[in-house]
Amino acid sequence: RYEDGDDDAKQMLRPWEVPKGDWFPSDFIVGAATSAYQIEGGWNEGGKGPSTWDHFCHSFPSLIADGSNGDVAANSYHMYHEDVRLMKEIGLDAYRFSVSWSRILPKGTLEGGINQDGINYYKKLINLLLAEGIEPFITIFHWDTPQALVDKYGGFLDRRIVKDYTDFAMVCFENFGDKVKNWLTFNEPQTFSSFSYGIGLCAPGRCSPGQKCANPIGNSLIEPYIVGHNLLLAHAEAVDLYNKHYKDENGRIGIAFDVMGRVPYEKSAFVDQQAQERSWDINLGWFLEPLVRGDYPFSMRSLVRDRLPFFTVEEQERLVGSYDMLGLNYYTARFSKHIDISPNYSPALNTDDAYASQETYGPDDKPIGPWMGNPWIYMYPDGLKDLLMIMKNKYGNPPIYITENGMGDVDNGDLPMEDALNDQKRINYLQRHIAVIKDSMELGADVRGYFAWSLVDNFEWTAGYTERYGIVYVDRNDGYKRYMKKSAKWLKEFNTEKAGSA
Ligand SMILES: OC[C@@H]1[C@@H](O)[C@H](O)[C@@H](O)c2nnnn21
Repeated sequence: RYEDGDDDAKQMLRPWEVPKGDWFPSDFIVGAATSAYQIEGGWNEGGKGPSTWDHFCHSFPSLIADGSNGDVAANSYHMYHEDVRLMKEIGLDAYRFSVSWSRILPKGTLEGGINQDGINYYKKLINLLLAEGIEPFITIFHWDTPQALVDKYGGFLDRRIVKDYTDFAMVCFENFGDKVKNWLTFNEPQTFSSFSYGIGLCAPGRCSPGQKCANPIGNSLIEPYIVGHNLLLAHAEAVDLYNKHYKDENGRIGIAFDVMGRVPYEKSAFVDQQAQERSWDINLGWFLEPLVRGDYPFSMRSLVRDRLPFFTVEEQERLVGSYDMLGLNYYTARFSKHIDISPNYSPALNTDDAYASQETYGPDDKPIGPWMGNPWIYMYPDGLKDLLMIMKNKYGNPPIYITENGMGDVDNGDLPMEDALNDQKRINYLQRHIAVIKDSMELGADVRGYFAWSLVDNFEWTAGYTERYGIVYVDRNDGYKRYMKKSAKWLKEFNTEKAGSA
């Protein structure tokens, strides 16, 4: 089998293929992205209430690769000044970060009280960003549901989350909306629904009895669809509120989707081409089609059937068009391989409903692209172009931001810092994806910006700190000091070229 694709992964672009900043319009946004639970720390400081991730890591340390948690994370709660200084040095135009719901509303509800210290933390960060000419992009929800709401009514499993989420969004709009003009309601609804309530890898870690997860008391074939439905209703409510009371001529709101490239396993096999379509539907269409046409993809309706909730006409009217722009988080791709509907096969997880297995290796036993070293990322930039063409040709060519793109270096305490700083693989990875974005824009895709994941090495969910995604290194053994990696230095060059462009 294909072992370590290190050489291929390090296969540099030829000099004339390396993207230059001035290939892009001067108003093309280049930024970096993070999320609250992964970088802030201060898990119980300044009045913050526990999130479902605090609870998950403290309760199930054995489910995190290194038994770690986000108690301190990258210590950005205390070091955000340093973060902003680095963004300035790298020449970033924007910074995408999320707001910790339970830092703002410790009990999860408005009635439970607003934590002014939490509001003040984000106001200081926002003011510092603007003072440095860096545009804040806020993700309102990046998986860290307040534990109080999970305890009270099961979090996103219950329709009551729609009101509580909309209240949280209102507090954010009310306090930050005068200065923050770019909003994303949710990060990766598909990953959140499937990983938290399907395979149960992510907090609160629910899955069907018999499956292996923290809380095998759920239903991996039903709960992801309930959660996804409530999330869509909450999205629509928050966008409606924003449009009615907070949006000005510069304000824009959208949502960030996780998307994977999909390639038919057997290129010429029409059943695998159909499997590719079903895979795009269950990955992207599941949450995008309700926003474009008011219902789930036909392939999901016909396969998931009575396990897929329905929208009322009013809900559909509120959902359709509930975005000014969309975020795409792109990392890798898979081969889609047809599975026949037959008595011998019954889906165990919601993602099985597409009747398409997601293969890393093709029929020639070669991977879909060079392995980048961490468990799931094989580099396939063309998958991003395919998706950008789908957005253009099938979904009305909305303004798009690549809201995440990056790769992780595995570090089980055995990655020397100098090796981590010399991240040639990451440079190669970022360059190839940025080059493909340029190609896609020339083919008519309306891409407005690109955010590298991530600004700094941070808490990588169940991988803990064993995967470093940052363009900036964090030395957790020495005061969480930050050091620009080679990739940050290349991005700085790239941004300098862009700044100079006409
Ligand atoms: O795994 C790396 C990153 C996570 O750290 C982000 O939180 C998440 O939005 C994501 N989606 N795809 N890849 N990622």
